[in-house]
This record gives sequence, structure tokens and C-alpha cells, in this order.
Amino acid sequence: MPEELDELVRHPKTSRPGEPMRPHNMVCFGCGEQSPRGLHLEMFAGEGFSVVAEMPVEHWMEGGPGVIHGGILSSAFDDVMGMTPRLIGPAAVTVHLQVDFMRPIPVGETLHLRAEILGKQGRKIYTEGVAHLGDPTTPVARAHGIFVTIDARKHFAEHVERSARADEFKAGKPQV
Ligand SMILES: CCCCCCCCCCCCCC(=O)SCCNC(=O)CCNC(=O)[C@H](O)C(C)(C)COP(=O)(O)OP(=O)(O)OC[C@H]1O[C@@H](n2cnc3c(N)ncnc32)[C@H](O)[C@@H]1OP(=O)(O)O
Repeated sequence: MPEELDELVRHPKTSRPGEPMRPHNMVCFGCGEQSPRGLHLEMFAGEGFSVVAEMPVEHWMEGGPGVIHGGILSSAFDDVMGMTPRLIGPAAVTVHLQVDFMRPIPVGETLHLRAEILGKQGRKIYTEGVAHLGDPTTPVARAHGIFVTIDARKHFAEHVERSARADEFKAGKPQV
């Protein structure tokens, strides 16, 4: 992360600590409640520049016998970390994601995820995610990601037609 960082300022309209984060797309694989095969993560604003979520580790998420698949864990991190830029305003997309798998994560447990903005420089937002199984002093995974702010309307303009909810996006209807 660069040494020279911008000041972080909470967006006046973002969720307050404890409040749900506003969904960005109802069919998002990570947080969309209407995604047919998604993680259905419910996210809440945490203290400071953080977002928290809990995810039951279900059988369909299995990779090795009895434990979570690494790609599922990475997706969960991506989405929770990807929500943190909304605390300061702009939409942002992942350009870099690095995950440290520290302990096996068993099926049947509840994974507690917390993501936080570490810093911002220009369009780049540096984030960290941590996961545990109920004891925050014993993390089971940690992630670092860089998200780059975008003009969402322009960024998705070419692709929105392919969305399952293309009509609503094009009509500019809110997704909540
Ligand atoms: C409708 C509402 C939608 C809301 C959606 C948001 C919620 C999402 C929720 C979460 C959903 C889950 C999340 C998802 O699944 S997001 C889905 C996965 N991500 C993507 O699809 C992103 C694909 N990438 C791109 O489209 C372009 O790269 C973008 C547009 C992002 C930047 O291309 P652009 O041409 O515009 O800009 P630039 O290339 O000058 O780069 C800008 C700066 O960034 C730096 N940089 C670039 N790459 C890297 C890198 N790998 N490591 C380190 N740094 C990197 C670069 O050096 C530069 O720095 P600087 O020179 O300025 O210092």
C-alpha cells in the first residue's frame, strides 16, 4: 500500500454502524437475495470504515471433504470487501484479491467476515478482510484487495443487456 494516502470521509448517505448495507444488484452472486445460486450475504455497516457479514457454511459449498471450497471463501471476501467502498461513496470493482487460507473452515459452522478500508489513493481503495468462526482472536482466513472506483453506468453499459435484470437496470429502477 502506498505511503501517501487520501483522507477517508464517510459518505453522508451511507449506512450507519449496525444498519444493513444497501444492495447493489439483487442477482449478485455474493449479496443478491434473488441470486438463484448465490451466497445471499447480508451485510451490515460496522464501526469505522468496515462492513460485516455472517455466512453459514453449507454442504453445497464443500471443497475438500467437510470443509469450504477456497473459491467460495474468496467470493465471500470479494463481495464483503467490495462493499466497503460504498462507505465512502463511489462504486468500485476488484482489480486485485489475495487470500490467505489459515485454517480449514468446516461445513456446518458460521463464518464471520469483516472487511475494512485500509486506505485510498486516487481511484484505488486498499482493503483487508478477516474471517473467523466465532472467536475473533482466532482468524481462519485473511484477504487483501484493491478496488478501483468506476462510473458504474459507463462501466457496465456494454454488458447490462446480459443481466437477468437488464430491463430494470436500463429503466434506472432502484434495486432495493
Ligand atoms: C449499479 C451499481 C453497481 C455498483 C457495483 C459496485 C459494487 C460491487 C460489489 C462487489 C462485487 C464484487 C466485486 C467484483 O466481483 S468486481 C468484478 C471483477 N472485477 C472486474 O471486472 C474489474 C475488471 N477491470 C477493469 O474493468 C479495469 O481494470 C478498471 C475499470 C477497474 C480500471 O481500468 P481503468 O482503465 O479505468 O483504470 P487504470 O487501468 O488506469 O487503473 C486505475 C488505477 O488502478 C491501478 N490498478 C489497476 N489494476 C491493478 C491491479 N491489478 N493491481 C494494482 N493496481 C491496479 C492502476 O495502476 C491505476 O493506478 P494509478 O495509475 O491511478 O495510480
